[in-house]
Amino acid sequence: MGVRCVAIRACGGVLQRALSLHTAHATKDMENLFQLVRNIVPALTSSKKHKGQDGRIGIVGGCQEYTGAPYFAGISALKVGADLTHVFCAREAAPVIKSYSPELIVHPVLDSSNAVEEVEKWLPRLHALVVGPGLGRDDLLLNNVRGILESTKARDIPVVIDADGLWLVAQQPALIHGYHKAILTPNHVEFSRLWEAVLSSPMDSNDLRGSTLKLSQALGNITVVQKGEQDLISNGQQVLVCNQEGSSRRCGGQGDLLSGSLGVMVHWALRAGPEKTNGSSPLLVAAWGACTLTRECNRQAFQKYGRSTTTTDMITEVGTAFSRLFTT
Ligand SMILES: NC(=O)C1=CN([C@@H]2O[C@H](COP(=O)(O)OP(=O)(O)OC[C@H]3O[C@@H](n4cnc5c(N)ncnc54)[C@H](OP(=O)(O)O)[C@@H]3O)[C@@H](O)[C@H]2O)[C@@H](O)CC1
Ligand SMILES: Nc1ncnc2c1ncn2[C@@H]1O[C@H](COP(=O)(O)OP(=O)(O)OP(=O)(O)O)[C@@H](O)[C@H]1O
Ligand SMILES: [Mg+2]
Repeated sequence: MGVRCVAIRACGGVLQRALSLHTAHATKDMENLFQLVRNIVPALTSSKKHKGQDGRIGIVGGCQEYTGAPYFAGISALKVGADLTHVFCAREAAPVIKSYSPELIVHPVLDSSNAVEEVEKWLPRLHALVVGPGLGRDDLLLNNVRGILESTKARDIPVVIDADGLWLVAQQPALIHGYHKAILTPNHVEFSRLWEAVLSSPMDSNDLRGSTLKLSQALGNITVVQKGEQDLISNGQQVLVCNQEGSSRRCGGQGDLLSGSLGVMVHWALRAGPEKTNGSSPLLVAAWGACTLTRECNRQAFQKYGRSTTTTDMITEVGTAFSRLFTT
């Protein structure tokens, strides 16, 4: 049984009944989704686990201007439950990122002439790649990332593309078209940019669900997560909605928390296999889980810190938010 997004088609006197039916369906779908995410989370009960098994995640990003974003993505992946995180960044960003945390493994290779080969050395050991947080838009870096993406696809490794990685995809959609293990996580501006690049027309902002579905289809049914007041997640066949309560605090970096979390969850979902996701797309389940978690971190942090909430405060909440949502 797959999870659906229920559409309402009703008018006049039947509207009320249809709405309660819709609410009942929506609640059931939501319960199903929570259960599917719980199904993919690896148990921590076995004593036979070895380091790396629950996730070796690569983050491709970090340049002179942006060092926070790859840090947020990398540390979020670890806090969600990955065992190791490798950050591949530009040379001058590396000491800065290392200084934020001893837990990240940092490779200062992204602006070198052999960047692709340097990352390729690690690719066979990585379970998923998150491409874009704090990458910037320098042509040299983007060209290297193009090569890294080609190599990632050739090895069938799942890839989450965010931020400036989406800028690159908007320049060259063929790079990712039809790659069934790709998930794009655009914010509102990034979504519009992708839409215009791929569909060559202005998007209909009155139908965000339909737009998410269409963009996914136009990109060869890859998974698209349009972030916003509600997160809309589609693989071109169905649309899931995540409207977990968050807050009005919109500090920068929340998208990085989401993309890092998703890097781990996509690995877990693919490893769990279709039985655990009950026939639903593992990528959709992972994306819904990561969106729900990010919004819950935002809600919990906001309850404590209100206006002064920052992404660091949200990351502190990952453990309790995760337990509250996904630990039975
Ligand atoms: N601490 C760090 O290191 C962080 C680094 N980061 C890194 O920064 C890089 C650039 O990423 P980015 O998201 O700032 O992209 P970009 O296309 O320049 O858009 C900026 C402009 O778009 C607009 N806008 C945005 N959202 C909107 C919305 N929902 N609805 C409407 N408008 C919206 C808004 O425009 P304004 O309101 O100012 O006119 C905004 O100023 C990338 O590498 C990323 O990873 C971040 O991860 C944060 C933490
Ligand atoms: N209006 C909103 N109301 C509630 N939650 C929101 C809203 N807009 C975004 N979010 C949530 O914030 C998280 C990050 O989305 P956002 O649009 O801020 O990403 P972003 O712009 O890429 O962030 P970043 O600053 O990291 O680049 C998502 O989980 C999304 O659900
Ligand atoms: Mg972003």
